[in-house]
Amino acid sequence: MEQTFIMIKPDGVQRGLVGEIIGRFEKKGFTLKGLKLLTVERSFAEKHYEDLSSKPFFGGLVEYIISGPVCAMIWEGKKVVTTGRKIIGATNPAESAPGTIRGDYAIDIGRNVIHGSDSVESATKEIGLWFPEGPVNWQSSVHHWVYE
Ligand SMILES: Nc1ncnc2c1ncn2[C@@H]1O[C@H](COP(=O)(O)OP(=O)(O)OP(=O)(O)O)[C@@H](O)[C@H]1O
Repeated sequence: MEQTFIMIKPDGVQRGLVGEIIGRFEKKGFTLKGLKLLTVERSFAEKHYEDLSSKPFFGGLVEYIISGPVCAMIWEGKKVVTTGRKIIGATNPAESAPGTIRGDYAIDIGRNVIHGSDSVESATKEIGLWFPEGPVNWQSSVHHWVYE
């Protein structure tokens, strides 16, 4: 089954949105396969966002990500990568639809609360970086009530 990497950024943790965000993924039917609260080193944040290193906002983005604890998660389910991005909403909260996490809880692009992998390939890479120990191995007992 497909997996994605979801991270509640420091603003989401500080603003008390962890429970709300986990609830949205749980209620959709996705399965939590990894969860940790941690503050990352600068070099780790730079590695996570290495594809954006040439962008003018890269320095500010790294400062933002290391400014406090983040909640790192692995979520599993059918099409969880693309559906996860839909639940999160557009990168710029000014363009995120109401009902999405960023549409409901964010205003500025540089404080957009949450990250989600943008492809199955980046999900594999990001899960490997954030969870070198791998996902927790368990099966949800409601699987047959979510999938036909
Ligand atoms: N113009 C910008 N100014 C400030 N920060 C930005 C800007 N563009 C992107 N960012 C920050 O960099 C992050 C990564 O940008 P990217 O283009 O990969 O968007 P994304 O894939 O929607 O976001 P994420 O990778 O966090 O899920 C954004 O979520 C946002 O926090």
